[in-house]
Amino acid sequence: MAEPVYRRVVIKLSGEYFAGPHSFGMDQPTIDRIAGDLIAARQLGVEVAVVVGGGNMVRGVEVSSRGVSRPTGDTMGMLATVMNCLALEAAIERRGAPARALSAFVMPQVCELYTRGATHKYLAEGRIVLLGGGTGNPFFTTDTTAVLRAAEIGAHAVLKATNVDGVYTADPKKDPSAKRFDRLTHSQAIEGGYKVMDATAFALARETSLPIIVFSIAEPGSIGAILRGTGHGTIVAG
Ligand SMILES: Nc1ncnc2c1ncn2[C@@H]1O[C@H](COP(=O)(O)OP(=O)(O)O)[C@@H](O)[C@H]1O
Ligand SMILES: O=c1ccn([C@@H]2O[C@H](COP(=O)(O)OP(=O)(O)O)[C@@H](O)[C@H]2O)c(=O)[nH]1
Repeated sequence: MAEPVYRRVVIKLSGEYFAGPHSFGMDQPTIDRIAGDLIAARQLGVEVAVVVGGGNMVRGVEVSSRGVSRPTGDTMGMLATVMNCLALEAAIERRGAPARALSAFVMPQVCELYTRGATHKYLAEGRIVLLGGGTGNPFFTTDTTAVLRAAEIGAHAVLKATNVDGVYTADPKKDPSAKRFDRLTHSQAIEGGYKVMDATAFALARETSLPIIVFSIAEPGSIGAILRGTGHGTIVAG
C-alpha cells in the first residue's frame, strides 16, 4: 500500500455534516461512519487530531441575531463542538479504537484540558485526539482552530472535510458554472474571497506554511484517499 503523504494531520470535520440528513442535531449512523473513516486513516500510520465544528447545533452569529450577545452565542457554539467531540469519541471507542477528547475550556468533569503536551502524548499512544471548544475565544471559527492547532502541534497539513469537493471560483451551490481548482495558493484563496473557509484560517495557514486540503466528507473513505495521495480535492498551498 502507498505510504501516506502526511505523517501528522489535523482533520477539520464539518459540524453541519454531523446532522446527516437532518437540519439539526446528531445523526448516529453518520457519526459512526465518520468514526470508521478516522480509524482507517489512523491505521495508515498517520497521527490524527480532529477539530469538529458545531454548526449542527449552534452557530454564534445565528444565535446572537436572536438576542444574546455575540460572545455568548459563540460560547454556545464552542460548547456544541465539545458535545460533537464526545459523540465522536464514544463512536470511535465503541469500534474498539482508542480516542481522547480534549477541550479548550477547563471542564474537568467532562474531559481533559487541551494542551500541546497532552495532544502529543495521546497521538504518540496511537489515539485519535478530538479537539473541542474551538480556540476558546469568540469571533473565531473551527476552521481557524484547525489551522491554529495544526501549527501548534507541528502537523504537516490541515484536511478540511466538508460538504463540497474543493474550492471553486464561486459557491458551487449557488453558481452551477463555478469551476473547481485543483490547486491554488493561500494568497489566491484570500484574494479570491472564497467562502469555503474564512480568511483568518487561510492567513494563518499562509503565515505558518501549512497546506490545506479541501475535500468532500460525503464519500466514504475520502479521508484515507487524501492521506494516500489518491483523493479528490483542492490543495491550498504556498
Ligand atoms: N468558492 C467556494 N468554493 C467552495 N465552496 C464554497 C465557496 N463559496 C462558498 N462555499 C460554500 O462553503 C461551504 C463550506 O463551508 P462551511 O459551511 O463553513 O463548511 P463546514 O460546515 O465544513 O465548516 C460549502 O457548502 C459551499 O457551499
Ligand atoms: O474558536 C472558535 C470556534 C468556534 N466558535 C463558535 O462555534 C460555532 C461553531 O463552529 P463552526 O461554525 O466553525 O462550525 P462548523 O461550520 O464546522 O459546523 C461558531 O459559529 C462560533 O459561534 C467560536 O466562537 N470560536
